[in-house]
Amino acid sequence: MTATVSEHSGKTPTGSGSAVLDISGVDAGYGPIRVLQGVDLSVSAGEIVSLLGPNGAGKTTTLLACSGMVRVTSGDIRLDGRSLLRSSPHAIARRRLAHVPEDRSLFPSLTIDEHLRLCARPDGLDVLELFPELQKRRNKRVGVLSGGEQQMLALGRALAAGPRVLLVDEMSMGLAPVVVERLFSALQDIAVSAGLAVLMVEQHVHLALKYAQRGYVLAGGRVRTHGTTEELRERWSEIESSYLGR
Ligand SMILES: Nc1ncnc2c1ncn2[C@@H]1O[C@H](COP(=O)(O)OP(=O)(O)OP(=O)(O)O)[C@@H](O)[C@H]1O
Repeated sequence: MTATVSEHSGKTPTGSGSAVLDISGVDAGYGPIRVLQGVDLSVSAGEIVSLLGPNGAGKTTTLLACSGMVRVTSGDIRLDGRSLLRSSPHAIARRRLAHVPEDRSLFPSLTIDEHLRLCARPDGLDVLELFPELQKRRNKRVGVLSGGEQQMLALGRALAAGPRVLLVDEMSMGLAPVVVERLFSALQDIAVSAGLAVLMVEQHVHLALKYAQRGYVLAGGRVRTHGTTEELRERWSEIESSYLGR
């Protein structure tokens, strides 16, 4: 089924295949603070989907709800048809959902090799083959690496665990354009070759629309509109003025 751009109707649009990650009617937040309200969203195998929206829209919260780090109070989040709710974050990671958070969550005093030993699975990706740039730095402590090398490691570490679903939060943050393009094209190749379902939050709209196949616009904790990136690009000035306050 091809998703169409529409005001959000409550039904879950999907990409070209059946959903690997399926978020339906999700309310979630922090203690008494309700952030997400009835969020519906899905990602299929081999597909990159962008979450767009203004500051405070609930994009990061959506990713955290998927990885079990924010409490879901209503609705469901399913991976390959099975609910992730009531599973701990590490049980969710074992179900092959990997999360690259905005702060990368690396250990500055550990080396690249030590990071990879902690998380690699036999059927995961070979990170040093994917990012040969890291090869000659493999015995360096992560604290001395450049921002780009750290982001390659953060992405590589998630891929080394052989995920079905990858959540990526603001991968381009603070990086040079050439490094950003390198990271996104690696991600695009892997999504297709490994049949990975990718949900990403990206503040740079041109990157989000360039590398994703579909996108959802979130504002005030609700999905306001969604569609293929071509459709969103065509409607972008209307979307900006309606939902992004620009
Ligand atoms: N730990 C927390 N406790 C309470 N409220 C929080 C917490 N983290 C985020 N929030 C609130 O939840 C709302 C959504 O935040 P979230 O980080 O998901 O937005 P976002 O769309 O990712 O924004 P940004 O682009 O600025 O990162 C905001 O109002 C934020 O202040």
